[in-house]
Amino acid sequence: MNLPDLPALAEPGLAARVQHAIDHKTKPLGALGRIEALALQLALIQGEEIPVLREPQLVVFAADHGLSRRGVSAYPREVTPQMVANMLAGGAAVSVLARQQGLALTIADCGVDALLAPGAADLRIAPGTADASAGSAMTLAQAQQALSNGMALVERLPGNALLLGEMGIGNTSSASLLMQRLTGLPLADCVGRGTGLDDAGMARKLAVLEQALAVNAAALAPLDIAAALGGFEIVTMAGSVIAAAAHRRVVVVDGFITTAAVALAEALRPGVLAACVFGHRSAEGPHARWLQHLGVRPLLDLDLRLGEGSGAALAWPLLTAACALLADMASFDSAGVSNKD
Ligand SMILES: Cc1cc2ncn([C@H]3O[C@H](COP(=O)(O)O)[C@@H](O)[C@H]3O)c2cc1C
Ligand SMILES: O=C(O)c1cccnc1
Repeated sequence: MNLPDLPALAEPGLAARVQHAIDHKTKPLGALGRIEALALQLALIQGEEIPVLREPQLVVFAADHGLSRRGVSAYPREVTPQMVANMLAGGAAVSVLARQQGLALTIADCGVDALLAPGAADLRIAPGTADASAGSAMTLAQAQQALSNGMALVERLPGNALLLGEMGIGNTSSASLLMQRLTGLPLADCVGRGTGLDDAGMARKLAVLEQALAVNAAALAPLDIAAALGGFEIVTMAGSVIAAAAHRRVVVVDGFITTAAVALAEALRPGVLAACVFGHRSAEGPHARWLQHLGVRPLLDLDLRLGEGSGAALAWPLLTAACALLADMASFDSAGVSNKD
């Protein structure tokens, strides 16, 4: 599998020059807090002293999951194509937020069973994965195809920012399996309530996921893990993350499931994390732990547990604000304001 090389983000001198510019803006040193760190990160991703965000693209990667027939979600499998239709018709949370924030919205069909409406980008591999509790969710060839589909999608999209979203009933299960295999944490620490399972549902989900890990025990290398435990939308998204990082595009991560795609991308191509801004901490139980494990801090903490890209869209104005402040704030010198001694 040919994955692109990543650019070196630690260009000598650039970080120091940008930090110097930030430190000489008209404010007490460090007073814009994490927005300053965000501005610096955006500058390093783009390799520019003054980063500019152009034509942001929010992509909802959608697919069905074999596991969704095993009672691991509070909602039925049919919701996936129904919500894709709702997204295309403009009525989903992500549709509203994308419109409101001026984000171009693409719905990518990576393998939805019985798609109801035209208008989705066709990255379809099969009508849903196989049941991961009974064997591999997909073949190695399908995983490779998903990665190349995701990379090709980024090549076709304009702009320099990719916001991640997803739709797929059962996909918190796939994300939990990936978290367990990629981090080595106990399964119980990797599983949450998804769309709102009650205690009995949680016990069922845990038992099914135990089975999935056991039957896929031999999958230990990143690509094997992707095939065994992934969903078509998650692996396709991982391909898009790798291509975006290779092209110095900013990646805005949403919740638990998009974090799974990023963690998988990082396992396949170490270094992509540097291109990722984590939009929010999801209320999905294990998300905080995974973010900690990856050593990243999300921008927002709003108790969201929706997915779709909603948290990435809500975080977006902070990125544009960071760029505007770096570009337009006066310095102590230019404004004639006295700096501290
Ligand atoms: C109406 C509806 C809209 C959604 N939008 C996103 N999700 C979210 O819930 C699903 C994951 O949770 P689980 O693993 O428990 O199925 C994904 O489709 C995710 O995007 C939704 C779920 C529902 C029911
Ligand atoms: O954090 C997420 O991405 C999430 C959580 C619950 C359900 N769907 C998505």
